[in-house]
Amino acid sequence: MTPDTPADTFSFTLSATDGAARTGYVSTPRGRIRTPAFMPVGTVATVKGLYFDQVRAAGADIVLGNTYHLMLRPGAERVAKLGGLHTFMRWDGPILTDSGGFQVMSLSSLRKMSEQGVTFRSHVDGAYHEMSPERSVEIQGLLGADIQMQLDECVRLPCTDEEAERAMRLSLRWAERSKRAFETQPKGRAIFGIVQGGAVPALRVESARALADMDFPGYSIGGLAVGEPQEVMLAMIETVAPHLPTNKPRYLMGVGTPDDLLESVARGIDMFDCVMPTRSGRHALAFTRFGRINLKNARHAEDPRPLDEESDCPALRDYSRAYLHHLVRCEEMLGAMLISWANIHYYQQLMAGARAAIAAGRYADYVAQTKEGWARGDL
Ligand SMILES: CNc1nc2c(CC[C@H]3O[C@@H](OC)[C@@H]4OC(C)(C)O[C@@H]43)c3nc(N)[nH]c(=O)c3cc2[nH]1
Repeated sequence: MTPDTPADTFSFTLSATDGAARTGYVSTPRGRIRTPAFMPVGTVATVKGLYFDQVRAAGADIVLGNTYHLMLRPGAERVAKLGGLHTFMRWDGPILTDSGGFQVMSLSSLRKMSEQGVTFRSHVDGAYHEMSPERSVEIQGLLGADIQMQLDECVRLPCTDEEAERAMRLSLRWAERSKRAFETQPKGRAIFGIVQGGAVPALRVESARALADMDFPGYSIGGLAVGEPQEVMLAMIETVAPHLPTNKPRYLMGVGTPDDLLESVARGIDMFDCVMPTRSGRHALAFTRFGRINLKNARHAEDPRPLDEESDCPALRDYSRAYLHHLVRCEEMLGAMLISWANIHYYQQLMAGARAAIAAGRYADYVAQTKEGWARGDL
């Protein structure tokens, strides 16, 4: 809890802008989130391969929990009985949870969609579950999430305009129901509306305007990072951003690569989540100031240099590429742990640099210099 955050409020403060890029902070009862922010994904109550003190030390102000996975195992009621997600996983900062709709569509089998909600079978034990806007909010409340998501329907791209329109309108009706169900939750928590509409600009604008009229405390842009090219994703952000209130945070769901983050910040995005840093860490791929380094590659076998000797992160500064390559070759878990740690730190440092650059009015230079570093590679 930072001293000047009142006990029970959620708010967003814009400190500076540079073109469409913004920097500021979200205040929650559990502390502030400096924006632009990258939120490490803690799908089943863990940021895979890291201790939470490493996550905090890397600069993360907030982590994500995953409603779909946690409701199946260990169960939302059980997490509540154990004191909620913060106590369960020993993370005392803000937690954001997704509503679970996306995973239901992508992970579960035998699902049936209706106006009421989605019934589906668990991919864990085959049990039947019903996920409605009301139940999703109830689960996120049981988990104790500080920032919650409405239940929505995310269509895969490419899809027909009719399919995008149907899912967008359903998501708007579910936005109303989610927001109403959320009113019983303790003060200081927030629920975000999620903009849908596929890759159809008119649908995206209609969704954004309708959600803005509902006066949510924050807004997610959903339905992207689902297989579309980066230029389609960026075009949709440019379409949507002008129709969202400037004094509320914007969260681009499931994004992305370092390049995606820089380009999306330039278009007005404040918050990101992606499994990329830890998933790549488990696949020997390191993100650094010099671009991507695949530690499976034999060229590292005798390289005594660390990934980045100027970093203040031990995983980037203290271990030779030869050692990381060795761990990866031997499929030692420490390999995945160190590269995941390095990647989480790199993503945090990328956002910290963005915040400083926007505040100094030199974001375009920051992007250009960062990309030059990636292109130069690790000579
Ligand atoms: C990867 N691309 C991507 N992810 C998306 C998500 C979040 C999906 C969740 O599943 C995991 O990502 C695979 C993450 O675990 C947390 C972080 C808990 O949440 C993430 C979305 N969620 C909702 N509700 N609606 C969307 O339109 C949507 C679109 C996305 N595009």
